[in-house]
Amino acid sequence: MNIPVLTIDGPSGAGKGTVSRAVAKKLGWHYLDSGSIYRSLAISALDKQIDLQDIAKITLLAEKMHLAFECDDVLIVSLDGVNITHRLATEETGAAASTIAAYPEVRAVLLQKQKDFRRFPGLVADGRDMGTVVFADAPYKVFLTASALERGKRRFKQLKEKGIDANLDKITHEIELRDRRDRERKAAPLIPAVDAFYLDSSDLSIDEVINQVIILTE
Ligand SMILES: Nc1ncnc2c1ncn2[C@@H]1O[C@H](COP(=O)(O)OP(=O)(O)O)[C@@H](O)[C@H]1O
Ligand SMILES: Nc1ccn([C@@H]2O[C@H](COP(=O)(O)OP(=O)(O)O)[C@@H](O)[C@H]2O)c(=O)n1
Repeated sequence: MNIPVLTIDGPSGAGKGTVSRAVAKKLGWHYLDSGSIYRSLAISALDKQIDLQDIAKITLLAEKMHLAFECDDVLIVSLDGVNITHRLATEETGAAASTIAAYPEVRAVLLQKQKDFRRFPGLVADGRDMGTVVFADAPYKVFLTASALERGKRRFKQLKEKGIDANLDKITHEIELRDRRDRERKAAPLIPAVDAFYLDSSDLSIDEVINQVIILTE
């Protein structure tokens, strides 16, 4: 397939979404926020009071759920016809997403849904396994990270700005737990692709990161 893909993987709060959206806009490419697919499935399971350990039921839910994305400056996500955008960002949703994302059966169902985002003229894909699994053949790959403390501070500020109640120590602890689960799982763990450009954004501004990523695609 000749449609180019730029993958941006990394831990929570590294800046993947912010950088991916900006780079996609600059390049005029499509954007896939793969985490929002796992988050939407988690919301659906929580709403239906399905036990998050019940792999068969969660897998069936993944098969049946209908997601629609609209992306301009912000991403709007509808789940089975209902706008759930305002519910995606919470750490409760992130933690539930990370629990169900560990199931290979669930990942298998969601694989094609993600591949379908690869459309002309190109795609920027953000997640954990974009460069290692879903778009392993991508010509451009970035592993974006930052120190846990910096990522905690960023997420804390972001949640506050969205009017979501947050506590810095709790948020930092929760994202560390989630990252550990994402790194240690057997199915598509969070690891840099061997051919990824490793970028630590702890001491970089958003614009500096965007510029470094854009250069890769030139
Ligand atoms: N290099 C950076 N310096 C400072 N803040 C950043 C940087 N990159 C991202 N941010 C901020 O950190 C928060 C988390 O970024 P986000 O893109 O949602 O991360 P991720 O998608 O990796 O979880 C956002 O509020 C974003 O504006
Ligand atoms: N490609 C992906 C994307 C997300 N995920 C899971 O979904 C969770 C939420 O992803 P996200 O990208 O929305 O999370 P943040 O980086 O925004 O905190 C992650 O903690 C992963 O467990 C995944 O397993 N694979």
